[in-house]
Amino acid sequence: MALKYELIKKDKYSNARVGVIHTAHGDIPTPIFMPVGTLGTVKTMTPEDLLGMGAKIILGNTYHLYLKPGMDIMKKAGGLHKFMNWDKPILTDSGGFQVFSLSDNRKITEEGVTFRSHIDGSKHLFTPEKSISIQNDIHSDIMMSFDECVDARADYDYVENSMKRTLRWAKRGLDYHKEHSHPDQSLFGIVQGGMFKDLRERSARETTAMDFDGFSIGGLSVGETKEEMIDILNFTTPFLPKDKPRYNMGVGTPDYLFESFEAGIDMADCVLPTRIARNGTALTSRGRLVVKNAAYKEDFTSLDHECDCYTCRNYSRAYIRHLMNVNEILGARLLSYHNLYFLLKMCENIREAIMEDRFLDYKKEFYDKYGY
Ligand SMILES: CNc1nc2c(CCc3ccc(C(F)(F)F)cc3)c3[nH]c(N)nc(=O)c3cc2[nH]1
Ligand SMILES: [Zn+2]
Repeated sequence: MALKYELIKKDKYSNARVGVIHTAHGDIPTPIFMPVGTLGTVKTMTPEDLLGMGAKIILGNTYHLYLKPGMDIMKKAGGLHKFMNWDKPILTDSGGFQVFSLSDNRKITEEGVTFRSHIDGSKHLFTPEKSISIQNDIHSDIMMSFDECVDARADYDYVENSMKRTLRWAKRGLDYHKEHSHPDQSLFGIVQGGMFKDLRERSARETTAMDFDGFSIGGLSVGETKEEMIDILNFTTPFLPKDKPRYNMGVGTPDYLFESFEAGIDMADCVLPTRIARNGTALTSRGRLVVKNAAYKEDFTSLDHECDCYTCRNYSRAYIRHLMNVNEILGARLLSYHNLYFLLKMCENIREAIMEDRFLDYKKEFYDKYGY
């Protein structure tokens, strides 16, 4: 069956809420952070690592997997779960966002988006139907509607026309989904509308009028200011039905996660923790720590003195700094593990705080220590 969202408890003093998303590949406690597994792997992490750190769902990348290894191999493998040996939920994006952030000379028409592969320059066309079909082949548990994510600085006319086309694409994708998807697969609609509240309201009302299994807020974390993100987030979220999951796409840093969950968002994703790990930066309860700094040359304490993860229980800042300085892959792996664990643990603490009506207290305590 398609997913079922179960609301457990709303925080007394904010819109933050605890719930469970029941899927064919297992239950997802919310609020939850979802590690990004672009190329069929959360970089440097095995599925056992992901289970050990408390990951409940990971993201797969439709655009990338379509180009490599391609859907022929994906189908022969029996889908992404089998291919990558991850038997818990997988959420996939619809590919449009990745086409715009990665490929060359893409062109938008009513039919869809034509683009050239960033790998070999070959020509391709993504349509709403094609996007669902690829997500079907991946065996995605939670699929995204094919949309256009507009730049934060796009003008009103462009955003209005794009938003209306995204609604037409959403309808086409939903019709194709009802006809072709496996009953265990779910589909989310995506609300667009840029930085314009009237367009956000129209997009939200018309998207939620369609019977999607959940709803994403798109078009954020694309260069707007933090104030704009929070303003659009808090304006848009109330239009989303309370009895279905809400996903704020591309979020984020700890503060963006707190702001999203405070607004009533249930799900968030971001490449941040693994990306900054590969650059030698750790997220800690006292803020970011650039472990490559000379200051840590003889610091034999753990990355985060309050963290009980595998990395923090077994390795020192000095050792991880050394690994990064000699470009040893283990450095990126130990930092990735810790950064993902840090955000997943933060979400677990947030869920506990909501259960005790002290979400805002926990947010303040976290912000004060982190240095926000
Ligand atoms: C970083 N900011 C941001 N990311 C955004 C994303 C991508 C989310 C995503 C999903 C899957 C992966 C994968 F690597 F795991 F595959 C990686 C990233 C958006 N996606 C869609 N469809 N509409 C949007 O309007 C939108 C806005 C977004 N702002
Ligand atoms: Zn740690």
